[in-house]
Amino acid sequence: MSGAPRDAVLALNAGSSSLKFGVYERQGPALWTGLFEGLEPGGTPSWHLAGETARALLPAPGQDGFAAALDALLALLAARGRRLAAVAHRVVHGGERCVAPCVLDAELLAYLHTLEPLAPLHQPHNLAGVAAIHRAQPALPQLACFDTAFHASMPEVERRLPLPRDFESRGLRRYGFHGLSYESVAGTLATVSPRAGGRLLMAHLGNGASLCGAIGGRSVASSMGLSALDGLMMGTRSGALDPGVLLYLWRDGWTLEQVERLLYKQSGLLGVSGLSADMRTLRASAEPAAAEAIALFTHRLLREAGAIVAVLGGLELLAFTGGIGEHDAQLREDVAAGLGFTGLVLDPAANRAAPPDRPVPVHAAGSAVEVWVVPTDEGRVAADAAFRHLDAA
Ligand SMILES: Nc1ncnc2c1ncn2[C@@H]1O[C@H](COP(=O)(O)OP(=O)(O)O)[C@@H](O)[C@H]1O
Ligand SMILES: CC(=O)OP(=O)(O)O
Ligand SMILES: [Mg+2]
Repeated sequence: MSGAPRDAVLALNAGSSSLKFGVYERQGPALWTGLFEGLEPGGTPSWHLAGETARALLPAPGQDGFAAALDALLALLAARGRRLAAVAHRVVHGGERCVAPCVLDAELLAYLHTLEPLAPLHQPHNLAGVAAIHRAQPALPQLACFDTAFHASMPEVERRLPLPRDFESRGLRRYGFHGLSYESVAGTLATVSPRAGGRLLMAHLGNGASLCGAIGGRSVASSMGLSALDGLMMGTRSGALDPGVLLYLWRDGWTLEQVERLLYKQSGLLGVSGLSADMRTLRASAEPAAAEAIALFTHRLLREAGAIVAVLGGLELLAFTGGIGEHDAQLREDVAAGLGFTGLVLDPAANRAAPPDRPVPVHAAGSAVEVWVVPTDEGRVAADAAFRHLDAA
């Protein structure tokens, strides 16, 4: 390799035990994407990476998993003639203050730590990723890109909780999440459909799942609220729940930790099926409970979709994304059938044949509503923010 190394940005999505990453140049899809798993103390690290040098990247047993993963990535980049210019982190909660990507410094980090109770399953791990990078490469610029930021455009009535007013000053408001994904999908749609500026319903259906209503490419409604628990039924999260259930459990002697575990880790597809949080496993199962879990997932998705269509005042384009949204043709068919009252008609053959790597329309000719399957790229959105920052600096 000759010449100066080319700048690259590392986009990170740090979870409790895993580190999802993408390495991006200024244009185009990720050069490499991958996933380190088992990084928790005492865990068994494993990794998945597109590319032939993957074997060299395995952190040695006993090494700090995050640091080892980072070392390995830096080595890979250098070997391929790229210089890491910045790291862009997905941080789920930006609170009231962070409504655009922000450069991470000690003061911002301190603020973001105060939001941990609002996203206990995500925020501490996102910030641990920041600390790990800082330990390994203190001079490397780091940016935080917030899941909540895309929803800062939601009107007041969508953001307010129907609680006494003074709760609002404590940050108890609806924020919405999956904003990097919605920004990615809305951006892609704007390049392929003139309808993208109209009344748009986006469904991010992965392990976490939510809906976003947008007009003019800006969020006006989210099924997620204060926390990433609200709205849709998810892989292991309940989604919206009658608050009376919580009162019942507390009266029955459940502790805070037990209730938190129940709502975040033991409910949703996993809890209802008793089998798995993974949609593929449930689709392949002959157990009646698997079919019941999928039926409930679909039903609750339709209910929330209907609510957002009402808030939008109609529907011009429906987009599916996330692991389930991009791959589960049956789910798309069932949701489309349920939304038939909007004039939406699916093209079943196009829906079944939708490829996983590019945006495709799957509605029938004459459908009143366009339906698209759109691969999301949250890392690209974060990396773009980092390149903009580098250019401005
Ligand atoms: N071919 C498929 N059919 C149905 N569901 C799928 C398929 N591929 C992946 N999924 C589902 O996608 C979900 C994970 O989505 P993903 O967006 O990758 O999650 P994460 O939130 O971890 O980023 C899992 O429930 C998985 O079963
Ligand atoms: C906010 C959220 O639910 O994120 P994820 O889908 O990554 O769990
Ligand atoms: Mg996700």
